[in-house]
Amino acid sequence: MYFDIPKTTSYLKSVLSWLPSTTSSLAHSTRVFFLPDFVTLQESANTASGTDLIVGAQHTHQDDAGAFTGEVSPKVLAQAGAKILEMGHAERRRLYGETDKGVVTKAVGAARNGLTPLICVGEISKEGGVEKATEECWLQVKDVFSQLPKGSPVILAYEPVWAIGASQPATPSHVVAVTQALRQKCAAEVGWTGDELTILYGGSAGPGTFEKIKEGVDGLFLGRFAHDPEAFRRTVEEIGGAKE
Ligand SMILES: O=C[C@H](O)COP(=O)(O)O
Repeated sequence: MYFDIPKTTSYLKSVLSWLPSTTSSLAHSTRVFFLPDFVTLQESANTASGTDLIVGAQHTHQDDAGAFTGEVSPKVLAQAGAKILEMGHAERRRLYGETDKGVVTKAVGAARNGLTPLICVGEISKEGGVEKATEECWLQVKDVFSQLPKGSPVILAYEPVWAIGASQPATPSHVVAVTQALRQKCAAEVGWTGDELTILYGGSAGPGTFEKIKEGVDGLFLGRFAHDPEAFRRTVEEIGGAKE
């Protein structure tokens, strides 16, 4: 909720001005997505239509329709042009009571409408190290997999709660260890591997972050440090790498 309507419009315009030349200069095929608020979602999706920018939503209800005043359904979000639905963000868990169970039903709602769930997981406290962090994250997401059709695409955004809104990201060694352990659990315990599973890191990520953690993650989930479109461009370039 950092952006208002004019800011979303101007941000999108800036991103779309560099995106085609940036993506064609990258060594690795790189997917770039943008999750605006509900009010600007449809216009953003229309503006981004025919470009490489994927648009999605920051939140969803689990059902397609019903007596849920104030909520927005995954069906409507799909009709508005969303391709990705975020769920389980630390702020929604802390401030609005979102639960692991709720995340399961939302992920199912997303998949039912042909959308990719982007599931945020992350340990609350810095204490406890890699093992405790991995366990906490796994408990937040493991039940999703048994409810989704086998092979549905899933994006996990590993965001240690203590690293969100901070001055710098979690240490590279911590991020790599936790994300590698999560990837291993996804493969060994529920059989989600390869292109079906994307793992991102979020939490004060920005230019310079990806290079240090790329052994564990496929990309980044950016907040404040991508609010400047130029910083976003630099980060996308780092993730995709320059062609030889
Ligand atoms: O939704 C974005 C993440 O929570 C990260 O936010 P941040 O990069 O501003 O810490």
